[in-house]
Amino acid sequence: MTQEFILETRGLTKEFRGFTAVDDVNLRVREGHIHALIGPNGAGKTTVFNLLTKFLPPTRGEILYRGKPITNMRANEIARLGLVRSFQISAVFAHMTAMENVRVALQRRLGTSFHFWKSEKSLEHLNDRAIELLDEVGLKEYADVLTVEMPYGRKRALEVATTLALDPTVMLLDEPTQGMGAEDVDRIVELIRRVSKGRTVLMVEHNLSVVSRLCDRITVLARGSVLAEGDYEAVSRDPRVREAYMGSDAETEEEASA
Ligand SMILES: Nc1ncnc2c1ncn2[C@@H]1O[C@H](COP(=O)(O)OP(=O)(O)OP(=O)(O)O)[C@@H](O)[C@H]1O
Repeated sequence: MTQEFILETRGLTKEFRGFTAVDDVNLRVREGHIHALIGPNGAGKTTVFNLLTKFLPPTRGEILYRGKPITNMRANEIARLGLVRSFQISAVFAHMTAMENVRVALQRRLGTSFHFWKSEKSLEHLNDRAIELLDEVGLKEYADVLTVEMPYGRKRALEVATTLALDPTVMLLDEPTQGMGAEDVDRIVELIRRVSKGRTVLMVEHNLSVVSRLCDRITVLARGSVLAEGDYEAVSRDPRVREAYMGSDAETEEEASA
């Protein structure tokens, strides 16, 4: 084991009443990479994410962060280590403005035991940081807009800003382009590319065109097991991967590159 893998699983297994949803998965995510977890419907991708972020306890196996076991840590401890899941954990509040949502996320990071942000000066500091984060995701002009009134793609960008507020080392992105039109997809791809600088990203993504454009490494899951791993070119050429995708409603490689 070397430190170059920031996140690793060994023999990770999850059974649901005798049904093995995740079966002996050895995942190795290299520091600084954008790593995709792909696979047909029901392959176990979401379950792996739920295991990594402690929404579910594993039946067997180990999870390591920078070489140290984190299998028995709680969700908040994992987040404090810098392993932060976007889109589900950092859901935004519909009736707050974009700015207020980012501020809440920043305050959450400071923790309720710290009250220094209540001083005038630190409030200003929070505002400055919130504006910076909104700017980073291209939402500066939405600062005072209620989240409920923002277009869908912009809401997802706001979720990225609230995730960045937690200062993640590893960002886990759960289908970041789901339900988006082409224009929003392009914007989110650029956004992920930008915010991944100096960070590691692990993402579940169905859109293979997004995966091919963004990801350094891809792990393909099928029926709970790792079917293949490599860069996009290697994985998309693999006959086992092609077969696994046939008959599923996921995009084929041809569709993705069309
Ligand atoms: N809580 C649960 N209880 C029982 N079975 C479950 C549970 N969660 C997931 N499963 C089953 O485990 C398998 C893997 O599901 P999972 O949602 O992880 O797949 P996925 O790859 O994320 O699929 P999709 O691409 O459709 O989101 C599926 O057969 C699913 O029905």
